[in-house]
Amino acid sequence: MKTYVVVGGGLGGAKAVEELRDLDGEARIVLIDGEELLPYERPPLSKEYLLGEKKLDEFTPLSAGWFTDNQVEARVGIFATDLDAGQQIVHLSDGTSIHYDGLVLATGSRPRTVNLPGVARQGVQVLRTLAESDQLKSVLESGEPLVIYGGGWIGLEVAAAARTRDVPVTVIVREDKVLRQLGDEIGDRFLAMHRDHGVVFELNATIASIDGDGDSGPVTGVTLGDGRKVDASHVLIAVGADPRVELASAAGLDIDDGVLVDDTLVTSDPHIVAVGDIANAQNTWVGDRIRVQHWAAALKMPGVAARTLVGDDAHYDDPPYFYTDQYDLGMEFRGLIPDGARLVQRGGDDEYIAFWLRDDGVLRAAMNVNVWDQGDAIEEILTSAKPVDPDKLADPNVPLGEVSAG
Ligand SMILES: NC(=O)c1ccc[n+]([C@@H]2O[C@H](COP(=O)([O-])OP(=O)(O)OC[C@H]3O[C@@H](n4cnc5c(N)ncnc54)[C@H](O)[C@@H]3O)[C@@H](O)[C@H]2O)c1
Repeated sequence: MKTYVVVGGGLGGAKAVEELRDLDGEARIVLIDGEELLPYERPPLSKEYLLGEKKLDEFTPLSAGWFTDNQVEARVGIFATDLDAGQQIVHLSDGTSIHYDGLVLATGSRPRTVNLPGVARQGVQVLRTLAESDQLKSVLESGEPLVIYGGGWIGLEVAAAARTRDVPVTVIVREDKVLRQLGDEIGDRFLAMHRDHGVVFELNATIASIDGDGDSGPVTGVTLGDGRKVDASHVLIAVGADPRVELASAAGLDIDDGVLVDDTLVTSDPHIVAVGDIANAQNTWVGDRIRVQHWAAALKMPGVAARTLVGDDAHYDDPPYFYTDQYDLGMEFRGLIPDGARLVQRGGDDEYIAFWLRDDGVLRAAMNVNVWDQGDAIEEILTSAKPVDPDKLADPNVPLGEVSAG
């Protein structure tokens, strides 16, 4: 009987134990996570859960009953403290250790912090865990002004949730753009949408200090790099996240912006695979290595990784995918925008699909905004790698199945 250990209990860890149990009905399977909760998904923490529209059990992929029925051990509240790849042993914070035949690293990422005067004051927080979302939920309920540092996904999703609750919000962004992953034009549309909802932006701005009474009193505001002050009772730091590679590093695995894996998701050690935020994976669709810190990677990579561990032939070659909900806007994004891409739009201001074409006319990225029935067709064009006709693509009367060039 084999033993498989999965370290990390986010969506990636949950999917990994599920897939492993499907593939091997006999194996001992153990999930380790430092947080004292069964795995939960993170997207709702900055959206529906924050707004009280979704409960934890609605985004818990595997129930306690599933673990019992499937004889998978969930060792939650326990950290993996060391990984001895030579001996194939993982050491745990409760003093025990487990010998494994195969190990899945799904340790995710941790929010970056900033080294600022006042960052330790009461009222300053990051957002990654359920407890941190609960803390932010009470900020939204208080109605007190919130400063958000960072114009990325967490920053703007939380800004939308806060404005939905009429909380005064100032977003401070180091650059002159938000959501840079979407390119300038689309980023500017998001900026305009947030301004329409009353979010105040300080662009090309930094926080010099987080202020309050005395050295350690609660937050009363922030001082910007140019000396101006912004009032706030709470500050959310949302300046990105870094992969948690300590265990991988302890095991001597190859690391470079995450754990290096090939397209079967195996690391430099044949008994260890890596999935989700920490995996810097060779992806045949991308044609390069890519590390994706989005929900879909945690959802899809474990299927490949589990098959690799049991000796099947499986490859990860999906175009990157993510989604967001902000106010009345819901969107899905697929692919990667190449440098110098041509942007083609199909549809109007509120419901549209944006397409990004490479020089040779091949579609490399697409974003459907408030359009929900075209995902499969978009995926098909993206994976076909055939040139498309931009005029047909822009014409909503031409079905997406008929947009190829020539
Ligand atoms: N809908 C989604 O897919 C979704 C939602 C939430 C979070 N996430 C993921 O969670 C992770 C964390 O989200 P996030 O919003 O913190 O990161 P992000 O990478 O989306 O945005 C980071 C922001 O912080 C700024 N920044 C970076 N370093 C800074 C510094 N030293 N000082 C000031 N500003 C700085 C960047 O310019 C950017 O505006 C990301 O990987 C993100 O993709 C995804």
